[in-house]
Amino acid sequence: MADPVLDLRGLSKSFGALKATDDVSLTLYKGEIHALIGPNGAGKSTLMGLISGKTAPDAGQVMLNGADITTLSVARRARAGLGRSFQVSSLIPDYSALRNVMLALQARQGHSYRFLRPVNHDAPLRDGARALLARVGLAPRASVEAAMLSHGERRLLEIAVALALAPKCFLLDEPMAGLGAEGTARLVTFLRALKQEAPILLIEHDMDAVFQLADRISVLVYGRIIATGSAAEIRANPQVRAVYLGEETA
Ligand SMILES: Nc1ncnc2c1ncn2[C@@H]1O[C@H](COP(=O)(O)OP(=O)(O)OP(=O)(O)O)[C@@H](O)[C@H]1O
Repeated sequence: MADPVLDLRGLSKSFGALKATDDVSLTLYKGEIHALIGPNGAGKSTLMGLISGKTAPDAGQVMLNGADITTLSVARRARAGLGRSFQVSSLIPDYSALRNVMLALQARQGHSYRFLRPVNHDAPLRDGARALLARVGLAPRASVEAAMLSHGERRLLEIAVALALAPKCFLLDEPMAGLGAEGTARLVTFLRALKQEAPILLIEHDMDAVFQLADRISVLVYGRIIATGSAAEIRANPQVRAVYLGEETA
């Protein structure tokens, strides 16, 4: 098997006596969606923070395409190829959808965000941004301010912004949150296509979406991964049923 794109090795993080992340190892391979599920407080957000660089681990490593990125800043990780979308929006609300994507493209090319008039006159940048908007299905909404887009459209725009940085993998933190049935269905279809471009580590509370999408699922409980497997394996795992799925249906 090829080497993993993202390789988490023995990550640990404590807050006082609480082990929020306890020796977590997890791999993400090319072409796959690996979902991370677990009850509230299991440590999903903490683990996401360790991967994205928001939080420094007490122990362990984050490897991206074989390179150790554990000590890189959030920005440098993004430039190294870690694509992210968060529960909290990273969009500039009073800029159009097109301009948000153009800025991201410019950041990739120019290594920093520059709020310049010439951006608007840069035809290749504009064409590139239009192509990305078309990919996520937002071409007709290119000139609409981010703040005026629907919640679902903003989620798609965030993915277009992440795509602009040509990531090696995606970390998606609850992308379905707040989407209705229709928005979720559209995003499920889109993520199935997106994983071919870059594999996705998906944290998601919507179990239907997880079981539809995930090639593999890892279950986190009290900071530890208690099982990793296919959707069928996870559904059938008695330990998972007891501590997690049982609780969900209770
Ligand atoms: N900065 C912090 N200081 C102290 N304790 C923290 C901190 N961040 C998280 N925790 C604790 O670590 C544990 C894991 O929290 P975390 O937010 O990572 O879980 P989660 O799985 O993301 O939960 P949820 O699904 O509710 O968002 C919780 O007990 C939480 O109270």
